[in-house]
Amino acid sequence: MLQPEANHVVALLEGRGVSRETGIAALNKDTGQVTLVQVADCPTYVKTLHQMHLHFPSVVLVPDTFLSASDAAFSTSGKRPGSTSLLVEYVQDEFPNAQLEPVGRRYWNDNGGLEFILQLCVDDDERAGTILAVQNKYYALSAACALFKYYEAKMNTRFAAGSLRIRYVPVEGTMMIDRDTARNLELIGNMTFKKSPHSLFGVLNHTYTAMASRLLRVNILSPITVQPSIHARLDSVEELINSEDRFNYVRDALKALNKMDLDKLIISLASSEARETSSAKMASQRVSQMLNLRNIVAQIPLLRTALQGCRSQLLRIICDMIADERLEIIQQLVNANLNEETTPAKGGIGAVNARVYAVKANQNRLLDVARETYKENIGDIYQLNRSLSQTHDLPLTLVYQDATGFVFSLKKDQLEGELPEGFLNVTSKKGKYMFSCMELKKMNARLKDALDETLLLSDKIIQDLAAQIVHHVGALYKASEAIALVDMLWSFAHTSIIKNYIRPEFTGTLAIKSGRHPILETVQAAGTVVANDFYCDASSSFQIIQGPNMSGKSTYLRQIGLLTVMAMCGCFVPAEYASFKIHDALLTRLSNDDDPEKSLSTFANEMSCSAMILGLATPNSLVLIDELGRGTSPKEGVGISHAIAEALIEAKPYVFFATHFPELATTLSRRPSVVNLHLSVQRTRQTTSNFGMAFRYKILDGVSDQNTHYGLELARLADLPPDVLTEAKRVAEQLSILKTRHEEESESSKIAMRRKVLLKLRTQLKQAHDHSSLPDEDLLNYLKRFHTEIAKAFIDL
Ligand SMILES: Nc1ncnc2c1ncn2[C@@H]1O[C@H](COP(=O)(O)OP(=O)(O)OP(=O)(O)O)[C@@H](O)[C@H]1O
Repeated sequence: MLQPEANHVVALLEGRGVSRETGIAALNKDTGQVTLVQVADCPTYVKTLHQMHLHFPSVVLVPDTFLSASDAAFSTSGKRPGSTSLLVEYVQDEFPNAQLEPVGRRYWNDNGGLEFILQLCVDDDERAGTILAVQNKYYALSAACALFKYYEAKMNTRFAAGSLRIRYVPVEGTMMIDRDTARNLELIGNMTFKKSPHSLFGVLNHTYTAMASRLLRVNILSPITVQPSIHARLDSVEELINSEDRFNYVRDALKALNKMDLDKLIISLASSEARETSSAKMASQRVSQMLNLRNIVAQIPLLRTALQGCRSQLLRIICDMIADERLEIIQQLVNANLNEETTPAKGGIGAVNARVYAVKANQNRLLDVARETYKENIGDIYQLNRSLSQTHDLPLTLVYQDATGFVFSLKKDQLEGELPEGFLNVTSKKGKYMFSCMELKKMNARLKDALDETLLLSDKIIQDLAAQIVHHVGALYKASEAIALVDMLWSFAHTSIIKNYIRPEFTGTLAIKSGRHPILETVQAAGTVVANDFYCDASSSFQIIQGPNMSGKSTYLRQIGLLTVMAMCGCFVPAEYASFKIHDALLTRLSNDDDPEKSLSTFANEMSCSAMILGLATPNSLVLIDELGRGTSPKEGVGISHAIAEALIEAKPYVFFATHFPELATTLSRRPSVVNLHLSVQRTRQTTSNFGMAFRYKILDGVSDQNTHYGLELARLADLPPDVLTEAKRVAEQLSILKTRHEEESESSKIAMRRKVLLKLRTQLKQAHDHSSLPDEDLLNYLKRFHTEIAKAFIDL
């Protein structure tokens, strides 16, 4: 999976009791967002690691007592520190590039954490909620205390009061997806090609702003589980899809904010570290940032207008969030100090001039004088260019380079012979010569002095302006959140339109008609992806999927996971109809590594992964298991797979279980909630490439034709002697016949079938009661039809 940028400092505290509670305080260094989490975890710490993946760390702070004494001074020694905590060891394995920093145990203090939060949390609508939620979270508060102490002591940074967006994230509000699942489902990155855009993120990401692309990533890795919130998002996406004008207005408003990162700008305003030290380079950065901020604030009204009069509640809330009157105050403050004409330019002398003339004239006399000097220096350089052009009869032009200042430029075909004497540092680039001369170098040095002076003098005014803006930083954070959300929703709408997605429902039953794999659809030629149906409810919660190699089992499984993630993010899905259940966790064992040499480690992995799944699965989880028990002998493989399947059937999550072991279909089919499915394959005339089989990739009910011995088909290709093949076929067929007869005659199998019918009856009635929106008459007809169907099933048995 593509590694996200490691841009968080994460403080991590673990309770030493049986309950395994962990607290996390994570600060995004780029955006200033602080996230607090407290989790009751299982022995593998999978939930804590999941949270850390969402806040990918460059630095991990742990109590010094978690590290063995001999390694107390490890951070300078560069060697991996020894740890007394299992969690710290897991973190080291999972994030080998993150720097582990010990923080004195006394700084992990819940009261201290709360004080920091009260002081630093921005005064916005969510402040009260955050404080209320975090008040009794000992571990999260203690981690927050360590985090801010570390910033003060080690990073020498103090944040302005009320300047940070601090949020407590309840883990119950999101679906748990562990790292391997995210990788195997290609949620964020492509497994084969790192740079490939073929991932769910790649499919859905048409966002314009950096904030929205971050929000999308977090949502895909931890989709929301609060049904009203998902519905609110779906309503908004639907409105954008149905109203072409609205869709276009919002797109135009977002386009104006293309590649902007409001969060980054806010944190650079709010952090005082930068303000204490001033260099021309930093001054230059701050001036550019202020110009960018002005640009964003100036564009917000466009987005507000685009959203005015929306019907869906969420879009109306977003519109209100960016209608905050403090944004106008910020705009007035900026306009009072910055030149209206200067716009940030991309590079070259245009960008330098934008910074030099960013601040309005007559604010500081010294600044005005410094600007005059700068202007004169520029004039001198252009004069030198003209005179040298005349002297040497060459059409010299000037190019500004950030590192060196001005250089001369001349197209190669405009020079006959050598460059005249006196020109230095000749380089050639894109058909042009670039060079300088002593006089130009001296002038560049003078220009740089004048430039630095203007920037430092401007910086004073910019910093005063920033200090005033920080008072209203809550409005900026709110606007940033709102822009990110509408940008993400617009991106969902855009993808849904171009890819013909439909709005999903949430009924508690997983029912998908003609669902398509969203990534395969992007990779494969149009029209080649076979759509499939899914149906899973309490009466069919355990689904066994069989089929030969390459028949599409893994794709089918992955598709369920991907569509569920999309729907729970509030996005439309590729299908003709789709209904989902809200899941608390997506737990998978999906293999991508079929290397037999690794079979032992594969098997060990399989077992620890299965233990993790069994430990976490609840009736609300979604479990996808592909090819369990491959790394051991067939007998053991069947035994282990059966036992794990039994445990999962008891735990009652929705399970899709792809297997090569046909025995499982028999051993498990007595359980009422077990359903057998298979991927269809058709015999064809054999060629060198098709092994005599044509894959249909279509899911069908029941086990596959027992008399189709695909292994034998393959063996025939391996040139086994004909009599061996004939005997193998005879034995295999005989065994199949015996097995079928035994199953049909068995009384217990009849009881099992009756149980299945009863469970189906109960589930369908409950479903109709809870979710039917049919008018009374239609519902009555449906129930009559259903009654006949069930009665017939009983007679047949
Ligand atoms: N629904 C589909 N539509 C079109 N092509 C598909 C579909 N499902 C699978 N395929 C194609 O078949 C290939 C093999 O599919 P997949 O890996 O899912 O098979 P499998 O049964 O899991 O194989 P194995 O048992 O060897 O792991 C995929 O790479 C894809 O190109």
